[in-house]
Amino acid sequence: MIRHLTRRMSHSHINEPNFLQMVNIFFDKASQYTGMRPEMLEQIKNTDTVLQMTIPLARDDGTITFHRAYRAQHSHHKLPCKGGTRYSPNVDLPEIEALAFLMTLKCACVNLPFGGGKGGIEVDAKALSEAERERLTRRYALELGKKGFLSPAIDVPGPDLGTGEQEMAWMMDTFVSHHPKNLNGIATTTGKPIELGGIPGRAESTGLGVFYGVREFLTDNYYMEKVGLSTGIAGKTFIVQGFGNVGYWAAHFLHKEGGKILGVIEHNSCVFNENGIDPDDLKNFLVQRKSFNGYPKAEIVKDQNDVYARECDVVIPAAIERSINGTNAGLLKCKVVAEGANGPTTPLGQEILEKNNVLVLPDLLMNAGGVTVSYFEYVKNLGHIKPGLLTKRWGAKRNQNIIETIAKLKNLDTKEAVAGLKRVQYTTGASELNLVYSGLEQIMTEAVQETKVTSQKLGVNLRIAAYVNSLKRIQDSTLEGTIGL
Ligand SMILES: NC(=O)C1=CN([C@@H]2O[C@H](COP(=O)(O)OP(=O)(O)OC[C@H]3O[C@@H](n4cnc5c(N)ncnc54)[C@H](OP(=O)(O)O)[C@@H]3O)[C@@H](O)[C@H]2O)C=CC1
Ligand SMILES: O=C(O)CCC(=O)C(=O)O
Repeated sequence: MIRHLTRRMSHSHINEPNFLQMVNIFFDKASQYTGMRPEMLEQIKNTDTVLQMTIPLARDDGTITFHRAYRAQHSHHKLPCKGGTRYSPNVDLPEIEALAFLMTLKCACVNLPFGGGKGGIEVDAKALSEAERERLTRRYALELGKKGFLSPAIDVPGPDLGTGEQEMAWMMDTFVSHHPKNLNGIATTTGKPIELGGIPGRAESTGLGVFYGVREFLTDNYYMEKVGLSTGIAGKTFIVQGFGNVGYWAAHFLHKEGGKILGVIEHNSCVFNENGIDPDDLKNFLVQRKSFNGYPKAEIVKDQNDVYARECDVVIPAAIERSINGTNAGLLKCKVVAEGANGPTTPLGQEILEKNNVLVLPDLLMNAGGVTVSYFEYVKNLGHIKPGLLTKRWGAKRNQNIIETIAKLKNLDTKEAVAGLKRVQYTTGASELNLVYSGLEQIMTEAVQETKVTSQKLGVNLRIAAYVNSLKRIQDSTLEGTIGL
């Protein structure tokens, strides 16, 4: 028996440009500020290569379902192409192309040496058993590999909405099984479990990157004056849409720094508490109960728009594209929208927000933390060595010597010279996680700074500024001869 799929509610009912058209609209606007030749812009804009196929899945009950599956390699100006893998009933080719295009721009925005790619399968992964998910994922990886869309040199998938470490491990293992002589086979996916070549910090990296990005704006006098907020994260209030990988981790780090999470919007229920919600407590509840219904420490709200319309300082859309659009942007009472998701604000949504003096922090900058730590994992896999292994003990000894010298000079005991936790940290050397966080913070803060400079210099919003910086960087690394100019 063959079964067909039903699509879940998305924002497809909105009468606005689709996701791919949205990215093209922003691209065309930004293009005007680049001074680049039209041929170069055309070369960058178009998707290089796409794969679409239908893959069968043998279900546990003996039936077979068929799933449309895709991978788009938007740009080969740098290789490999890099980008996530989306499992959702709403996946289609234009969506995957839009996401791949954003990956090209995102990698350039934060200066990572990748072209953009993205893949996905039209499937409700939550309705599958683990064995079914494994069969589907391995078949997908096999087909990608056969067709040149999976390899450490050409195309390296990571996780995205609906996928995580387990899928990345299955895909890598499938590739390695078919290419046992490829020394770098383990680098064919990122976001893997640590024991299988992953890197500490990838799980939380996108949310942590959102945190670093938000911090760089909330602590900047110029931007806070513009929107009428005081500087700092402590005491600022947040509403988060989507409480998966990105939304939860962003909330976790903001809460840890003294931010107040007032509301969380999920697609089957929402919660709100004006005194703040502990994101870890809420996450535990969600994991156990699969919905916020019955959560005792906050008001349960049925309608997403009811939560969007509440007062807060920052809204973080971290679910799907086109969430903030012409129908609801006018409801938002926040001062800042920080985009954790890809493409959460439509051009009309952005126009309305800007009219209401809301500062929009764009996706390609704010959510670049995930692919940044994927880059660290990729480099670790190619190097076949843990980051910092060679210098860890040397660094620890050097710090110990410095502490002992200071103690001697000041006539102190080493314990008094540098107290407690700090001394332990200095004298054990940097862990892999320390290095990942440090590298991520560096890359995020530098990219934010570059985007601010371009925005102020050109008098354009931050999204256009981020696009302009990306386009110029892509131009710089595109050999003119390769496109016949
Ligand atoms: N994971 C990553 O490293 C990166 C992800 N992103 C982007 O961030 C966004 C979220 O990805 P990620 O956190 O990984 O995905 P997850 O699948 O981990 O989480 C998404 C969450 O959003 C919920 N959701 C889905 N649709 C809606 C909706 N219409 N309204 C409210 N909530 C909804 C999902 O609920 P349910 O599970 O019930 O469907 C889920 O809880 C995507 O746009 C993704 O492309 C960007 C950069 C990197
Ligand atoms: O780490 C990766 O390659 C996935 C990143 C991604 O899909 C994204 O940034 O949207």
